[in-house]
This record gives sequence, structure tokens and C-alpha cells, in this order.
Amino acid sequence: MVIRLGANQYGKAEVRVVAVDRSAPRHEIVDLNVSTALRGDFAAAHTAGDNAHVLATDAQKNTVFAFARDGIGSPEAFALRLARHFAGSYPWITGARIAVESYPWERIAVGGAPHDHAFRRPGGEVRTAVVTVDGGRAHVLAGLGDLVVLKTTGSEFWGFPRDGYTTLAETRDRILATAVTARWRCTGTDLPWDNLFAGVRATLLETFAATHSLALQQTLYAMGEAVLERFPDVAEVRMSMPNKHHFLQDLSAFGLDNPDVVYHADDRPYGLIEAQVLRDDVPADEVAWQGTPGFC
Ligand SMILES: O=c1[nH]c(=O)c2[nH]c(=O)[nH]c2[nH]1
Repeated sequence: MVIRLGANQYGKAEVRVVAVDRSAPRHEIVDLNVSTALRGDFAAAHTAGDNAHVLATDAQKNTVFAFARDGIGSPEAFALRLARHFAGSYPWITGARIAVESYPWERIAVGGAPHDHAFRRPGGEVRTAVVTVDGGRAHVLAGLGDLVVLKTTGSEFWGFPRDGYTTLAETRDRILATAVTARWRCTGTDLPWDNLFAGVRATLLETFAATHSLALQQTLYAMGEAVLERFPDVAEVRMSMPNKHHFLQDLSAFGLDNPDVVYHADDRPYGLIEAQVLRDDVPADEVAWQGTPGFC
């Protein structure tokens, strides 16, 4: 019986690189998911554990971040740069496959004008409604889920206590990103539902964009407060907002600075900020929330 190695490739999958162009007040953002795969003579690694030909997937990931320092441009151009680099890096590497997913971001409109540094990622958002009729009374929770938003500046996080396990550096400027899930309890059952939804959604977006954030908790509260201030038919807002961390990538090992340009969008673990913001003069209504899982 003869056993042999067939086709093979290897690389780093799903490198989440985000590059911010801050050269003008109107920031630009490129958000990619990059997967690398190298082809060539890697037989000895498979059959004998000999890694002499194996350009580490960790190095491939680093290359993606380092190349982003010069600006990413189009996904096609970035992928070509990377593929040509890898394919030309060692004689035994004969080819490279670079797959890129690019996530679009649209500017949030504030007062009708596109914002300079607050964005929304279209797609995936859902509108929700939960109606409970109980003992002849109807209760309405309107809501939305997965409204993905990001600010490239206007967010700080500092002043927190430092116990023996705290390593997080204080920051006066960071990327703030989250996916908003919100439900708002309505006091009526005969409301202009579509208008109310559009208004609450616009208020959530505008407030996220316009609030200079000292914590995601503060942004969440400001969003709920703005909804309650603008919409008297809303008694209560409950929100769940993951802190989608964007870590500045350290490029110093490659002789590169990184003046807030290249970030790693980490998908987990994530902070999860959840709260209820309510009108004090409206009685609580737990029946409305019964059976609605999680925080909201
Ligand atoms: O806005 C934030 N709130 C936190 O509670 C927190 N914790 C953390 O590590 N980063 C952040 N950011």
C-alpha cells in the first residue's frame, strides 16, 4: 500500500484588520476579513514534521497587519500585494491564495448630515415586536437587534480602578463599536408604529454618533434617555450592547509605527453592557417582558 500527500495549502484564516484614515476630519474606514493560504512544497512538514519550509501562519497574520499600515486601498489591490509578497518570499512557495471579505460602513446621518466619524454597518439588522395579551390588557415591546455602529474617535475610557489583575491601559481616544439590541415598551396600543420605530431608531443612531463617550455604559444610557425624552409613548428602553473591541495592532517589531491606523477587530471575548432606562412616573410592567429572554 502506498500512501502519499495530495494537494495541500495552509495559512491564517479570518484576520480581522481595520484601517482608519485620519488624515482629514472626515475619517475613512476599511474593514476586512483576510484569509491567507500558501501553496508549494510543504511535504516534509506533513510527512516528517520538518517545518523548514513552513512560513508560520502567525507571520502571515503579521504581514496582513503590517501591509495595512501603508493603507489598504481596494480589497483586490490589497490581496494582490499580499499574494505576490508571499508567492515571492521563498523559492518553495509557488503560490498564495488571499481571500478577502470587505465589510461596508455607511456614515450615520446626524441632523440630516453624514457624520465625520460615526458609521453604521448595513445588513443583518432586524426589527422586532413582542405583543402580550394578558387578562384583556395588551402590552407592546417594539425593538431592533444587531444595529452595528462604530465611531473612529470621540470615545475614551479611563478613571477605572486598578486591582491586581487590571492591565488595561487608560485611553483618551479609541474606537468604539457595538451591535445594538434594544426593546422599548410602549404605553399605547394604537400608535403610529412605523413612524415610532423610525424615530426611535434614528434617535439611537444620532445619539450614539453625537455622544462623546467616556464609557459604553454612558453611551447606552444617553441613547435610552434620548428615546424617552423624544417619545412620550415610550415608557422604558432596555438595551444590550457588546463592546466590540478594536485593539491597536503593535507593528513595532516590523519597524513600523502605528499612529491609530491599523486595528485588530477582536470578536471575543467582548464586554457586554446592558441596562434598562425608564421613566420614573410610569408603573413597571413585568408582564410585557415575561418570556423575553436575556436582558432585553
Ligand atoms: O466602555 C467600556 N466600559 C467598560 O466597562 C469597559 N471595560 C473594559 O475593559 N473596557 C471598557 N469599556
